[in-house]
Amino acid sequence: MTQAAPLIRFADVKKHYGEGTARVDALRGVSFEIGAGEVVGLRGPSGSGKTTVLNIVGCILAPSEGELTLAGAAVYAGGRWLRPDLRRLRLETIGFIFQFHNLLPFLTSTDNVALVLQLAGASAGTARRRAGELLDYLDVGHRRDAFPSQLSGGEAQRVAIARALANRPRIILADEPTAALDSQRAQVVMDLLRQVALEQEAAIVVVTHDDKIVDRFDRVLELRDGLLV
Ligand SMILES: Nc1ncnc2c1ncn2[C@@H]1O[C@H](COP(=O)(O)OP(=O)(O)OP(=O)(O)O)[C@@H](O)[C@H]1O
Repeated sequence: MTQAAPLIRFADVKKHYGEGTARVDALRGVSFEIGAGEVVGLRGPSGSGKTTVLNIVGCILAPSEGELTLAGAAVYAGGRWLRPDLRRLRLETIGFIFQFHNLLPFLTSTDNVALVLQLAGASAGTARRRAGELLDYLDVGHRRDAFPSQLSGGEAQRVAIARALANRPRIILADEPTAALDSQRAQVVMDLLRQVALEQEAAIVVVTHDDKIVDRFDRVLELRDGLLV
């Protein structure tokens, strides 16, 4: 499935937190490429660096050394960010899905999804229309006017996925997206991610400990102590 230009490229990325005796080397030289249409798992014991990888790909955290390239454009190299507006880059290029779906409690399903579209510049009408389509696509259209506290775990996760897909990101980062779901709902989420990878030619990275979905990836990257094994 991998095309010529990878969507995500990590080149010898190192990351440490703290200095001196408090220094923790979270990533000690990690390189990988992920192409359009790929669904890749990221596994490893607690503390091995998975969240650090996800946060660097998501441009939330700067590497200490090494290079990050997203969709063919150098994003971090030579010790600095090369894109002036990381917030816009995140909004336009990257969709995040978290275990605890982080929906805003005071907004309905529709408004949770429409918000990210409006932040990216869509009018309120366009945003709500596209939000409705996405909720239908994820089979939670009937819950469009519900607030997060009124949704089941599986429904909330699908609304969160709708939100992550709203701006048609080429890169989707998911942190334990199925951990809170039963086996059947976990498979539905993986089916959806696969469908999005194919339809949107997206690269999808899923941090997971979940044995229910381990056979659903094209590849699994395994981290140990800040290195890929
Ligand atoms: N902000 C921080 N300050 C200091 N150390 C940190 C910080 N964030 C992470 N670390 C350390 O960096 C290492 C890698 O952490 P990271 O969160 O990336 O691991 P992980 O594989 O995601 O773990 P888990 O599965 O428990 O979430 C760990 O030793 C962790 O304690």
